[in-house]
Amino acid sequence: MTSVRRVAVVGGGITGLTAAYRLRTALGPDVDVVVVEASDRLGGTLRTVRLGDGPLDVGAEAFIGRRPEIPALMAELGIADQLVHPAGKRPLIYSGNALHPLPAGTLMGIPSSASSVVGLVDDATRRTIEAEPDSPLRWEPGQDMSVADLVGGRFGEQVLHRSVDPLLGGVYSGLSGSIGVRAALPTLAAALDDSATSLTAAISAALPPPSSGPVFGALRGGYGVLIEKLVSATRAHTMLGTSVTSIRRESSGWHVDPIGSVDAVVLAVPAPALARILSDAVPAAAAAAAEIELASAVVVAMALPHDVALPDNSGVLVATDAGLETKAFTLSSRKWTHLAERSVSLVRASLGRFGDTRALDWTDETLIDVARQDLRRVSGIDVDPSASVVQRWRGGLPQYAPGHLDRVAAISAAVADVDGLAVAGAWSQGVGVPACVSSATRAAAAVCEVAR
Ligand SMILES: Cc1c2[nH]c(c1CCC(=O)O)Cc1[nH]c(c(CCC(=O)O)c1C)Cc1[nH]c(c(CCC(=O)O)c1C)Cc1[nH]c(c(C)c1CCC(=O)O)C2
Repeated sequence: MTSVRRVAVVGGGITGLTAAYRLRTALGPDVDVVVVEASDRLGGTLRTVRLGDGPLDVGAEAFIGRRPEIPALMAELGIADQLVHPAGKRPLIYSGNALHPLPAGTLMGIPSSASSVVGLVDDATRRTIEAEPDSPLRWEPGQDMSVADLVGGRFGEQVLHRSVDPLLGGVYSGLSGSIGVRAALPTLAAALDDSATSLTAAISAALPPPSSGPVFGALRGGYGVLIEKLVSATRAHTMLGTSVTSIRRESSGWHVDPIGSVDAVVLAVPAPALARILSDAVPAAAAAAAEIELASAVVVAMALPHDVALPDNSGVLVATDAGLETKAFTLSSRKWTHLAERSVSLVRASLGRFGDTRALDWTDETLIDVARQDLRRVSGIDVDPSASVVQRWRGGLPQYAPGHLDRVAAISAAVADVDGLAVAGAWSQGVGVPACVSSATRAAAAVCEVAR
């Protein structure tokens, strides 16, 4: 490719918008950068609405603070002053009709000793965990299995329902049965490969040093500020409500159906869409992408009276055997100091885990009612929100299931040798916003490599 005139980015979420911005920066002002988005808005799973007297994120609301990508991108775009950090409060787990501190000394809720989960699980489970090092562990180096298959038999179902599932719900909207050890817990897979003699020993070896717990960052005005800045800095030609159905090679570049000829294309779409678009052009990548499944969720954001006596914690993760529809509450006004200053108390209830999409079909009225009743169950607080916003996320989060890394490797390998095509998204390097930005940066660089 000698002179690049037109490039397409398919998908207008944070991945696609970052890729478009990188392409603009690398290729200069004269190239036509086209962003094609199937829905009627940009931002994907980032969305900031007004609730009460100011902005609130109703999609992703934070990023892991120790990752550099988002602060670096904010600085590049001149919005470094938007960076905020949480108040440092701890989350809770709701289980057995009571609130418990989130267990310490666990890896994604998997305890390294029974003492971590005392109070959360019964005595029989405690004894099961204590006896675990005595039963031989069989693990072939390189193998993979679901977190439930590894942990359920050795530590018991209560550990899954009350500790592991709540945390996997709070990262992937997933469950221990839908998430694989190797992709989600790489340090645990490494300890097992390294012939740990028990799960207890493997978890102890895999735990991060205690001080490195995740500190989150966010934007004072919400992720919408980042999306707007990316859009204005990129000056792309944006096509909303347009579903790309396929791409096909042309003598130079690609034909992207339905937008026409381009010199290069970045596909920044969820895995099922990637599978459809690549089914003719790169069938091996399409086949691997088709195996990646998604979880759906609904966020009900509520404005409550300012003086409501919420627990003094960042949020509440709900055990899967607790009998609630809500999987997590984010007590936004407690979690973030910049939101504590508002005239209302902001709470987000999140419903829906992998395999359970019922909440998507409920009316707003029902969802708000369920969120309110569940909040009463966990906190005793029963108030009518003065305002609320319901956001449905159909297929919002990819499941890093057993074998996920092999599927990602297969997609990457199949696309690597194809000129002028790159892929990126939450399925590839991690579900967090920093990982999406990183995958977008890589994809844009891969396409520019060819453009030079
Ligand atoms: C994509 C993502 C999420 N959460 C996270 C990511 C990024 C992962 C990455 O970059 O690799 C990060 C996260 N979230 C949580 C943890 C574990 C924290 C710990 O061990 O202390 C981690 C590392 C728990 C949580 N995660 C959440 C809570 C509850 C609110 C709070 O206390 O902050 C907790 C304790 C909230 C959360 N957060 C998420 C969901 C789906 C939910 C459920 C509720 C909702 O949809 O809003 C998504």
